[in-house]
Order: sequence, then C-alpha cells, then structure tokens
Amino acid sequence: MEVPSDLQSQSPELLDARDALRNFRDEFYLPTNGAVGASKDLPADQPCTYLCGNSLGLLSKQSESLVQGELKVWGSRGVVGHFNHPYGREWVEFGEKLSPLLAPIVGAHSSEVISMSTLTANLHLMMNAFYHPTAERFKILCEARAFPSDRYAFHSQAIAHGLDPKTAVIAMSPREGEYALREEDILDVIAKEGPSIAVVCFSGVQYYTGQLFNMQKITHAGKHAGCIVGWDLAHAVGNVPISLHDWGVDWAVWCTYKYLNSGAGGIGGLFVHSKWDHIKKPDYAGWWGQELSTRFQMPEDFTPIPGAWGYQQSNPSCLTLASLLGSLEIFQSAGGIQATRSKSILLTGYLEGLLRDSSFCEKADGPKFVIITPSDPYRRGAQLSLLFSPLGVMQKVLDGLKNAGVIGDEREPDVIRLSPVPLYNTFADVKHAVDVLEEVMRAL
Ligand SMILES: Cc1ncc(COP(=O)(O)O)c(C=O)c1O
Ligand SMILES: Nc1c(O)cccc1C(=O)C[C@H](N)C(=O)O
Repeated sequence: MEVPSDLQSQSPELLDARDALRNFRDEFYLPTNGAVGASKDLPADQPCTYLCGNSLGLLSKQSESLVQGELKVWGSRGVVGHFNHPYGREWVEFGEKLSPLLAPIVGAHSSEVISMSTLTANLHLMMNAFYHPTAERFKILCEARAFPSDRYAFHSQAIAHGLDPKTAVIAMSPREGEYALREEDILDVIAKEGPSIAVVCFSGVQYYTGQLFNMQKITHAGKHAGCIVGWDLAHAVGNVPISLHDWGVDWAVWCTYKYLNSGAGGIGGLFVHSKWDHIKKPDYAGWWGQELSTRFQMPEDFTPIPGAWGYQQSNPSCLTLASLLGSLEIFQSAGGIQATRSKSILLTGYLEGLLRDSSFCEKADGPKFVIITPSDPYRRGAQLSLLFSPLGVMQKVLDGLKNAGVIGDEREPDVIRLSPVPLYNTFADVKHAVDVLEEVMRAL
C-alpha cells in the first residue's frame, strides 16, 4: 500500500468521506474538551482531538454495554454466573472464548493465545518458562531504551539466576546521533553473539520512537542462532498486522489498553507457539490452567490445557474480559487488522505530510521539532514521535495543545507522541491537530 505523495494537500473532509471505516468513530466515546482540561473558551461538551491511543485507547459503546451486562449478571446471579450465564459468556470459560477473536489480530491459532494477567507479570512468566541460562548460553538481548518495566524485568531475571546484569543483559542502543535501532545492527549482534544468547526480546513497536521492528527477520535470525525469541507487543497489538505463528516466534506478551481499547489496567495477553506443546508444560501452574473438564473438580495433579491456555494461573476478571471483547468485536466488524492498518497507513502518512510542511519542522534555529519515527510506513505503526528543541519547548507545546483540546502525550524530556487511531480518528482530527501545533509554536 502506497501513501500518495500529495496526500497532505488533499481536503480532510474528502479523505474522511472516502474512508470506509468512518462510521466506527460513532462506536466510541470521545473525551470532551471540558473533561480533559482544555481552555474554558472551547465548548466544554464538544469532543477534544484525541491522538493518544498509543497510551490509552478509548471506550467503545460495545465495551460499555458488555461490562454493564457482566455487572448485571454478577448482581443478579453471583457465583452462578460462572456456570450459567444469560448471554452464554459463562465465566468459567470466558477467557478462552476471546481467543478466536484475538488470534487473527496477532496471527496465531486460538489455542496459542490467551487473555490473562498483565503485561509485566506475563513477561516474567514467559522469562521464567523460557530463560534457562547455562554457562555458555546465558545472555538476554534487548533494547537499552526498552520500556522501563521490560528493562527492570530483564535485569531482575538475570539477578534471580545469580548473574550480573552487566554481563548477562546485552542492551542495544541506536547508533550515535540516530533514534531508531538499525535492524542490521541487531542481526549483526545475533550473528556474532548468538551462541551466548539465551533469549532475544524486543518490542514490536518501540514505545518512544514508534519504530516498527521487522519481527519476522529478527525472529528468524534469533531462531537460526538457537535462541528463544519473545516479543513485547504492547504498542504493536491492534496497531500493525502480526504473524506470530508463521514467523516461528516462541512467545509474546502484550497489554490490551492501547490499540485494543480494553481500559486502563485491562487484561494482558500471552502467545506460546504450538511447537512447544509437546516439549514443555507450563512451569508455574495455577488452577485456571487445569483442563476445562476437571478445573472445578480440583484434582490432586495438574493436567494443563494444551497450548497457551494451560499457562493461565488465576480466574480472570469478567469485567476486563468484557471490555476487551467489545473492542475485539469492533475489530472484527471493521474487517480486521488488515482493514484498520490500511487506514492507519494513510492517516499517519497524512499526519507526517502535514508536519513536514510545517515551518517548525527541522528548522535551523529557534523552537522546532524533528520527527524521530521512521518515515517508511512499514517501519512504523500509528504513532509519530516529535522531538522538540530547545529544551523546555516540549512542555510548553504539550500544554498549548491541551489548552486547545488536542491530546497527545509526552515522554520526558523532549518528545511528544501523537497517534491517530483508525477506528476513531478522522483526517479532520489530524489536520486540526497540526494547525493547532503551528499556532502554539508561533506563539512561543
Ligand atoms: C512497551 C511496554 N512494555 C511494558 C509496559 C508495561 O505494561 P503493564 O503496566 O501493563 O505491565 C508498557 C506500558 O505501560 C509498555 O508500553
Ligand atoms: N502515557 C501514559 C500515561 O499518561 C499514564 C499511564 C500510562 C501511560 C503510558 O503511555 C505508558 C505506556 N506504556 C507508554 O508507552 O509509555
């Protein structure tokens, strides 16, 4: 799919009129100017311009209705809702019921994915299951600028195995003066250090730069070198198409509150490739991994459900499963991740084109910004990261945007992340945000 070179000169109204997904915006609640703390001069009850799905996706009406449904069932049936549910969502199998909808979003078989726990806890679970350092093969290959939770997890994993993180964790940085980590450099490290690397784990889409890694290539290289390859898909799931099974990824973890719109702290997700089904059993068993027919008979011995489902430990919250289900249903009716990605490439391409035309983009002196996200649409997802200078400008711009009802988020000290989301953002949103940015910067 190509981004037309003149996209930014087209009318946003026309682009919106041609957008096959335009009606899905009405399926979501859009935060209002008043509620997000925009200027009192703006109509308080009008939607703000929300470009922050990279942080927290919006509430859909379907999720709201499904959560309310679960509250009603809880209120009216109590514990009985586990086994007898008026809408066929018996809590005893609710998590498993989401897997067929989740599987196409990450390119997996249903039995390879499960909604459970939270991202960091699942990352530790997967490291506990797959990181078995030996004297020869003990290193963890990751990004130096990975999301802090991942860095803490890798360090603490090394320490838990009696290793020194300084030698056990290879944390790769971009080259001097660059923002994106070059894939060729990752492949180089894997080729050179492969025999000493136990686990390779990068993020599918980098949280700070928005860079999309070539997961297929990195997985292939890691597997060729005999490593375990895992992915943190926090910013990739529901954002870009993924083929975990076909790429031969060993495991992956994700959260669902960003592009999968499940709500703050929503349930996490886990993938374990079926190639492991006959090789290993879940190492840290819990009753929810017990095979379905006997889970409630509480047998003495643990017989896990085959595949990822056997990695479940606890009874998941029906409320966060319901909110995720609402969003998964919307993805399905929108035509799946391929359909949302097609619009996303155009929407973010439009944002990039408008930003590059701005008089503050890559200017020689004075307040300015550079786009540190790769320009190739296939090396990024929905998000663009703008690096502002001189220091101090970013916070003023962020405040100015918020005052004008445009919501992005900041990563200290100097980056603003903007993410138009294909299910609920319009080309008009994008145009408005860039117009406001220009105005705010002109007034600095
Ligand atoms: C890339 C990445 N990894 C890990 C996390 C941590 O997720 P959680 O708080 O759900 O464990 C986040 C977001 O907070 C993230 O963006
Ligand atoms: N931006 C956030 C916020 O304002 C509050 C809570 C969380 C966030 C986040 O975006 C965290 C997230 N994982 C990140 O990509 O930085």
